[in-house]
Amino acid sequence: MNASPALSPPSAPAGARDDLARDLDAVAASAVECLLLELETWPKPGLVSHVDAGSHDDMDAATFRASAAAIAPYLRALAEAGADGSAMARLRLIGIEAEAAMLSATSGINTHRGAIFGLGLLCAAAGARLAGLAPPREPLGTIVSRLWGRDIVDGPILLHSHGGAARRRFGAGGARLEAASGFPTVYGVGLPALRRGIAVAPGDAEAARIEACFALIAALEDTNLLHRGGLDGLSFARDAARAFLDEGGVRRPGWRDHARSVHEGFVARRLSPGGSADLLAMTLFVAAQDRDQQSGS
Ligand SMILES: CC(C)(COP(=O)(O)OP(=O)(O)OC[C@H]1O[C@@H](n2cnc3c(N)ncnc32)[C@H](O)[C@@H]1O)[C@@H](O)C(=O)NCCC(=O)NCCS
Ligand SMILES: Nc1ncnc2c1ncn2[C@@H]1O[C@H](COP(=O)(O)OP(=O)(O)OP(=O)(O)O)[C@@H](O)[C@H]1O
Repeated sequence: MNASPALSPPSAPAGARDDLARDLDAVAASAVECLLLELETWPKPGLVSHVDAGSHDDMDAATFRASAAAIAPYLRALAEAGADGSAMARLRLIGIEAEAAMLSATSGINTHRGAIFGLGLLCAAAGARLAGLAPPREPLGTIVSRLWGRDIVDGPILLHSHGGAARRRFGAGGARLEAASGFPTVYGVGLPALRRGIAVAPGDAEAARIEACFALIAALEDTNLLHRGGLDGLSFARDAARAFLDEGGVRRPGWRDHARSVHEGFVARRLSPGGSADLLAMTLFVAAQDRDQQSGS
């Protein structure tokens, strides 16, 4: 294992502990920033943004901002738990507390359950890597899978979640399988699409986020879509996103009008690809964290 200069057991010099603490602060701040960037992206099909509430009538951008602020300390705690070498049982406890803080900040509305889970695990992986518990160049998703993948799969299942019901009915792996397998959709779909978007629309960061969002919707088996629209809803959503990409995505002049019409089609059917929204935030997070790590900053 590579020992990093940030390695900081209790006996480490105070300066090294302070450095690690600052780095963990930065990890959590970056995660929250990615949640807010996801929100500030429009038009995302059926999803809540700073412009409208998409297919939702119980939450809007203000609900999401309140939720992001409430869960920030827990993302920091997850980064620290990762740096401490914590097992999945400890991460799960912090995640459950974060869900409670989210529900209290939103009067009981589920704004960020999937995001707490996925981004929380990636924050823990970033903490582990900063503390030298993982090689400096190991991608965050691989760290999650290696350190906690088995326990994620074997862990207790929520019986009363909508996603759980969709999973049982349709056999979808959902957020747990995505995390346990190292976030293949983030690394294999979201990141390449984000990079493609940056290349074809330099200077328009929102366009790159839209390209990534549509690519994720086209690829993901999203339990939110299954819950609200069944297999037909999932197919409709994936086909519409695929058609947008096949016609050139954000490279095509007038792409915003096309994206807006896809958004309206989702709203008319009350479809909301919340899993893809979560993975968009995670794509932005790993793009920032894996880059920072590799440039040594
Ligand atoms: C595993 C969780 C997400 C269970 O939720 P649920 O049964 O509803 O799972 P499900 O996979 O269907 O969806 C949860 C959310 O993930 C997102 N999502 C949906 N589909 C997918 C997908 N294919 N891939 C990734 N995320 C998805 C959506 O936002 C959805 O609302 C989680 O709430 C949980 O177990 N929490 C306990 C705390 C914990 O273990 N935390 C770990 C450290 S943070
Ligand atoms: N911008 C966004 N808009 C909508 N959902 C999002 C957004 N960002 C993330 N999500 C994810 O979507 C999930 C919420 O979706 P949704 O409200 O459709 O599900 P639900 O609360 O289980 O059921 P219901 O269909 O009754 O509302 C959250 O877990 C959250 O992580």
